[in-house]
Amino acid sequence: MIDVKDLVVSYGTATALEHVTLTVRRGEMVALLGPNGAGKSTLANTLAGLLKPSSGTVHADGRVALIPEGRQLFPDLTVADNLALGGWRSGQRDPALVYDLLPRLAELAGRRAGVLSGGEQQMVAFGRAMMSRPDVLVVDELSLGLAPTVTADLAAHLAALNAEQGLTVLLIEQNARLAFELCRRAYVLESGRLVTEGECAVLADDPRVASAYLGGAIT
Ligand SMILES: Nc1ncnc2c1ncn2[C@@H]1O[C@H](COP(=O)(O)OP(=O)(O)OP(=O)(O)O)[C@@H](O)[C@H]1O
Repeated sequence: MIDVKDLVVSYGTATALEHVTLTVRRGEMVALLGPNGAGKSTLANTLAGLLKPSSGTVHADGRVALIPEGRQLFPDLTVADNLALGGWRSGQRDPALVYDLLPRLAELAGRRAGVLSGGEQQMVAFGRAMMSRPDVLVVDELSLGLAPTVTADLAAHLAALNAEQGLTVLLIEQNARLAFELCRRAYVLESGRLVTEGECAVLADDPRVASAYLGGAIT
């Protein structure tokens, strides 16, 4: 479903991704971990078609939606208008499917997105992505700046969409604990290169991964 082969992406003379190869199969939810500056958002933006590879290939089957790092809402538009923009390419006009999923957004529909809390804004970004009726969802840091309960709530929605509707998900996270709870497989990116990959249960026992991402061995 997502097939990235030998991908190199550069900003001018600075190379952000060096020969990255990864796959996410249809219906899988796979995590991508990495520290600040590793190249995670660069990969997300390349999958979403916002950046062009310098070399290598990026392929995704069907429609790809991105929940971008930092939400990237239109702050002066209402929640309803932000959602409508998400449906622009898919032709999805009725936000009912999003309001069913995230009822709080129906209550917030007339509010300006810029005045919402971080958690509410992330819900709008989530809802906007779902308005595009994606086959593949790339989530760039679901938990960024959110309270644990808000993160857990959104994570539960993501898990349900994956399990019940077969939504394919690439979950980019710095919160490895969350990523390992949600995903069976993960890749670890550092300084633009994939340094390890495998089953989350195995990675959690890897001392390097545990000390870098889990604050010590997972218990
Ligand atoms: N527009 C840009 N122009 C030049 N360099 C950039 C640009 N965007 C990102 N970079 C550089 O590319 C590298 C990868 O950045 P990227 O944002 O993809 O990392 P990240 O893993 O998402 O980091 P974070 O977790 O901090 O968001 C970094 O060295 C960054 O400084």
